[in-house]
Formats: sequence, C-alpha cells, structure tokens
Amino acid sequence: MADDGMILNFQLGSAPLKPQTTKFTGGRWRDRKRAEKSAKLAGSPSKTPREEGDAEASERAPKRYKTNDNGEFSGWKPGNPSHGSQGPKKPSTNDNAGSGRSSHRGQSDGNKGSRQVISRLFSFNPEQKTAVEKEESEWEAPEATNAPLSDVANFGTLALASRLVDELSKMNLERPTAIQNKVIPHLISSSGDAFVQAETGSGKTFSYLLPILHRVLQLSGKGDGKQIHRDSGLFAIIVAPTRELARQTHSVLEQLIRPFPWLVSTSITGGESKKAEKARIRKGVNFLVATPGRLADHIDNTKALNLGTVRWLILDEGDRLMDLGFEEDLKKAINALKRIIVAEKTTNGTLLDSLPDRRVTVLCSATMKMNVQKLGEMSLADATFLAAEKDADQTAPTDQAVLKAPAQLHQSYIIAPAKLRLVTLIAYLKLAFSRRGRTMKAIIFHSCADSVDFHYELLRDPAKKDLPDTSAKEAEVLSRTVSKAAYITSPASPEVILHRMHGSLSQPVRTATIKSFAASKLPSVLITTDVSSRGLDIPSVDLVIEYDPAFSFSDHIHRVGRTARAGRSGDAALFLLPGTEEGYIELLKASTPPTAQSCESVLEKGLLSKLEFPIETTAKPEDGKTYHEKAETLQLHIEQRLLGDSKQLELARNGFKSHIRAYATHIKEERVHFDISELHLGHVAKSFGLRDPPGGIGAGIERKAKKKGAKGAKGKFTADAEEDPSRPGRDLFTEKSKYLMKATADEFNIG
Ligand SMILES: Nc1ncnc2c1ncn2[C@@H]1O[C@H](COP(=O)(O)OP(=O)(O)OP(=O)(O)O)[C@@H](O)[C@H]1O
Repeated sequence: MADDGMILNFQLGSAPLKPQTTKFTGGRWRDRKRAEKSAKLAGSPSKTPREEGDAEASERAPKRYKTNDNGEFSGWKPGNPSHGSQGPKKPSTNDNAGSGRSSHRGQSDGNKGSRQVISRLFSFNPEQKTAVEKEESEWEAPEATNAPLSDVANFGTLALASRLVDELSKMNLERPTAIQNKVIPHLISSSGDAFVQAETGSGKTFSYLLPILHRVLQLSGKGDGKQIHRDSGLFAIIVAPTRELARQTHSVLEQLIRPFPWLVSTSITGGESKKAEKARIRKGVNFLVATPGRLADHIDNTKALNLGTVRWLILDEGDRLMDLGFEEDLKKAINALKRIIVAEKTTNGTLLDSLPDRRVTVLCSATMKMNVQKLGEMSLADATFLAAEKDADQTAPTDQAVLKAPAQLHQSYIIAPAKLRLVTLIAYLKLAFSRRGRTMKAIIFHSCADSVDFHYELLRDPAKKDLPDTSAKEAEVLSRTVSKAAYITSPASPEVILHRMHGSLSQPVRTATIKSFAASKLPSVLITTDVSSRGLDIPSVDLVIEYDPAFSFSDHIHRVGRTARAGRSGDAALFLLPGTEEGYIELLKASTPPTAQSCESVLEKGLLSKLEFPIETTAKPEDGKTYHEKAETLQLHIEQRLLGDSKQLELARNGFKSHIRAYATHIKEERVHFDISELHLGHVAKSFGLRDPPGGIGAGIERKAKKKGAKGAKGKFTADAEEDPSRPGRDLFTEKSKYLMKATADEFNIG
C-alpha cells in the first residue's frame, strides 16, 4: 500500500530533528487543518501527522510512525519533561525507545514487522461541544420517587392477609411503594386484566405476588389454607424474559411462601435439565415462574402440565419479552390458556371461589412501545391501566411517564475522547473505590460480550488467585468469571473483586457469578452486557457505569435502574464521545437532569494515587509525574502488555470488532447520536489497547463504516437493523433485537 512508505523501527538517530516542511496530504480536510493548526500552536515549524504519532492523522495520512521490535513508541518517554502532556511533541531520539529495555525485549509476539499506529493520548482529540451546565458538586438529591410511601401506615391497610403482612415485616418491609399501593388492592378485588407501568426499583414484583398469594391463601376459607396443597393445581404462571430474572422472582416467591409449606412453586428456565423440571411439574406445583421458550416447550411436551386451574398469567418486563423475540412462544402460552376452560374446582373438589372467576393477565412494562401494544393486544382484554404517578392523573400508558429514572438517582456523563476511554475508565473506578464506603458495588455495561471479556481479562490480576469466602467447589465454577482486580485498587481499597457476566456463559456459571457478586463483602465490579440490565435486584449496587451507551433510551433507564432502588440513593455515569454523541445529553435531560464530570478531572483525581501494574513492562507505574504523563504511561503499559500476550491481544481485537459492529445497532431514532460513520476507528482501537490500524484488525470494518458513511444510513452495515416505520404494526424494535439475537453467537456476542 502506498501509505506504507515508512519503515518499521523508524530510527531518527541522535541528531536534532529538522523542522519538517512536508505538506499535509491525505486524509480529510478537517484533519489536515487540525494538524496544521496544532503544529502552529506548538510554536514550532509545522510537524507532519507522522511526527505527532497521532492515529487520526497518521491513519489517513500517507506516512506513519512505526514501532520498534518491542512494540514501543519511539516518540515518547514517560517522565521526560520535554515530552510532557502539553501539546504535540516531536518523536524522541532516546535510545531506550529504539532498542527497548532488556526486560521487555522480544515481546512483540508475532507483531514484529507488522504495521502499528502509536498515538499520543492528549493530542488530536475531537473537541467537546457541550457547555457544562451543572457540575457534579452542584447536585442535590431530590425526594426518592420509588421509596415506600410515607403517608401509608403499613401493608395491612391494603387488606392483605395478616400472615403475609407479618412475613413482610420480618423482611423489613413495612410500607408499600406507590405502585404496590395501586396494584395490590386492584388485584385483590378485581378479576380484570391490568397493565402495570412503573419506574425501576419500585417493587413491581411484590405488587403482583402479594395479591395472588393473598387470594390463594383465602381458598381455605378457614384462614389457614390447609386444604390447598401442591396437587390442588397450578394457579399462576409468571413469565420473565431472562433466566436471571425468572430465578430472582422465584426466590422472592419462595421467601414469601416459606411460612405456608403446603404451597409449592418452581421455576422452569432454559439452561436447566428439562427432565428434572418435568418431574417437579408432575409432583404438582401451584406457582410457576418461567422463561417464555421453556414454558412453550413444556406446554407442548409435558402432559402433566395442567393449565385448567391457572387464574393468573403475569408477563413481567413485557417490552423486553418482545425485544428478545419471544413473541411466538408467548403466543403459544396465551393461546393455550385461552383454549382451556377455566376450572371451578380443583381435582380433589376444592372450590376455587376466592380466585378470580376468569383468567387474569397482568402485563408489566416500563414502556409502551409498539411491540408492547402488540403484546397487550395478544394477551389483555379490557385491561385497567395502573401506574404509580402520584401527581399527574395518568390514565393511559405513556412512553414518557416511565422513561424517567428514579429522581434520587444521580446521573452524570463524562465526555471522554475515544483514545482516552480506557484510561478514564480505570481512573474513574480507581477514584470510585478510593472513597471508602462510598462505592461498594458497581456495574459496568458494555455493548457486547467480547468487550466484556477483554476488559475483564485486562483488569483482573492474574497473580492473585484466591477468592475470599469461597469454597473450592465454588472457586472452580467461578474460576473464569470472578477474580481480584488490578489497576483499579488503591490504598483505601486494596482489594476489589471483578466479575464478568454475559449470555454466552453457561447457566451454572451465570447463576454462580451473580450470586457471588450479590454476596461479596468486598468492593466489587460486575462487567456485563444488557443481559444484566433488566430486573436484576442487587440492593447494594451503588454505581452504574455505562461505558458503552445503551442501544435505546429505555435500555438506558433499565441499566441505571440497577441502582437507586426502593428509595435508596445511587450514582450512574455515562461515557460519551465528543461530537455527535453529545446530542444524547438532551435525551438524558428529559429524564433526570444529569450533571457533567470532566474527563480531565476524573483522570487527575483518579490517577492521583500510585499506579500498580500486574505485569512488568518497560513502562513503569512510577513513570510520569503529571496526570497526563501517568495516563500515557498506563496506556503505554497496556499496549505493551497486549503485545506480549497473544491471548489478550486476540481478546482486544475481538472486543474492538464486536464493539464497532454493535455500535451500528442503536435504534433508528437515536442513531443520529450514534452515527458509525463519525466513529474514529483508530481512536476506538486505542481504547482497546490496540496499535493495529483498524483496517488491519479485520472484518473490513473500516471499509464498511466508510461505505456506510458515504451511502448514508442505508449501507449494508446498518441495513439488517433498519426499521421501517411505513409498515404499520410491524414490531420495529424486534427487528433490531432479532438481528442482535441472531448475531449473538457468531458475531456480536451481545447476550
Ligand atoms: N414496600 C417496600 N419497601 C421496601 N423495599 C421494597 C418494597 N417493595 C419492594 N422493595 C424492594 O425493592 C427492590 C426492588 O423491587 P423489584 O425488583 O420488585 O422492583 P421492580 O419495580 O420490579 O424493578 P425493575 O423494574 O428494575 O425490575 C427489591 O429489593 C425489593 O425487596
């Protein structure tokens, strides 16, 4: 290729550099202008993009810097004042850079001779456009919107059975939340369908479980419910979109029915033995919590599953059920229930008179998107709309009402240029955990499983193997998903536990990982995809980081809703790129007004305490005095580490590729903020610690993105996820999710 004019291991010798007079050529006009301006500002004769060692310029300009055999950038040495952080610098003539130090010699791992782009972190970054309206320090927490109501005495006022009220009290639950206050009396007294819409963490699970239990307990007529037992029939089916949510709902239900041992519940979810599930169903259950696919399977294949006595069908997280493409499975369950005549008595003759006289369907959803309307049409008849809105007399479902995060959730955004993303994430975590007692559990959301895998492997400390409070058996299951962290620890938090979780892990590993994260007594981080965004209830999560913005605003609301639950406080931070992504801030404002955190200030504060590197490289933790220098050192170290570790490098490349592809799948309405043609692939590669030019990483990403850019939004790269608003009734979002789901295993690995 013509742009490979420069040779590898570019050595400048020790002579002072002559001012370059090379004309800026190649690349976009904007880049050339920027390069010229930057060179002028530096007060030196103009430097070529290759002198800046900058990926943006060098990726497009005909000439590039190359690395030495050790994969080190020859143009900068941490701690060297002449190579400080302020502005572009000349390539260094230092000897170390050219030759590499002995400890690092030979780490090029097959990259020897390969073309590499090594750019400085703090130059050639796109400028931030947004003026900061509100700094973090100015934020004052408003009254919590999903907390138990202060003006309702206790659950007893909702006419719930006293034994249930006592049980709730034992669980430290005294007063209902607003949605419970609405839904519980309705489901106790009515036999009508309901559509329930309420914000995250507002206690929707109890709002449907409690009235169902109350009415089943009344069946006995004598108040002790004893003539009802597991053989009496199945009364309620609760459908949840993910296995985690199904299990969680089942465990809440189990807790509630513990004092009533004659009642039996079970969960049937994918990833479990069907045979064992069949056996449990055959023995008799009163409550079934299921994922849609497995439920449809048992309806088809398990004769013992008798639907005649079923009085309630709860469809939890309705929008997600549809997003994930479960429409056919749901249809099967809904139709099967419609076909079967509602039994008035149990098989042993007990009158089911305290139960509704018809089958009741309750659809819970945070949003009223078109796909939920469709699910509503399929499943509900004359449904009552129940929402928690206190002030506005809301009588119909709206998208707006619940596209709000809980008011007490402190949301902020960090505009971090792509090249700085990785070091900023590390600095942010380091800072978060260094404030002792402030952050105990954090969830970081990534766009795809490959990115989760890369960041987990990078941030874990391979030398620290023992996990606290873990048996040998548990440790074996968790050996690849839980680990002690490196980089993000600090003297105040010397131990932080990392967890990784996504849909491509086996179910036992997923379950054990979430359990371990929930139970951890040490500061902990869960690195995950959207598989953890819905319903997951871990009360001690106090920070959510959206390192990759959500694919839709409603997904964002669910992600941040993993904190600030049931009136508790919580923080959420969203990473955005300077440029078009900044437009997303307006959407955030429509929900809970966010505050701004400056990327520079995160780096400055986060990198204040000593850096610690788990692997030795020629870049040393003690190199660099200013935070710019420390950030450069950290990045250099990561890049060197990857070059010495082919597995890690492969994870980085896969992470990068999947991340770029996933970026193209933001929903159509929001793609204006997440425009793939605006992504600087070289800079994004750097955030994965990669020095390869994007074109060399594979999958024709660069070409496709450019092609797409040239063709507008109709390029092949986005066409699969394209939505067509002109087709009425089409489930737009499902198209996108089907695309994602199909791609899960082979391409994005998003699940
Ligand atoms: N009345 C209450 N008082 C105190 N805590 C409660 C109350 N009701 C529920 N909770 C707690 O609030 C948390 C959130 O409940 P739940 O998971 O049902 O919320 P949700 O509305 O379903 O949230 P999401 O939409 O995120 O799934 C749980 O830990 C639950 O124990």
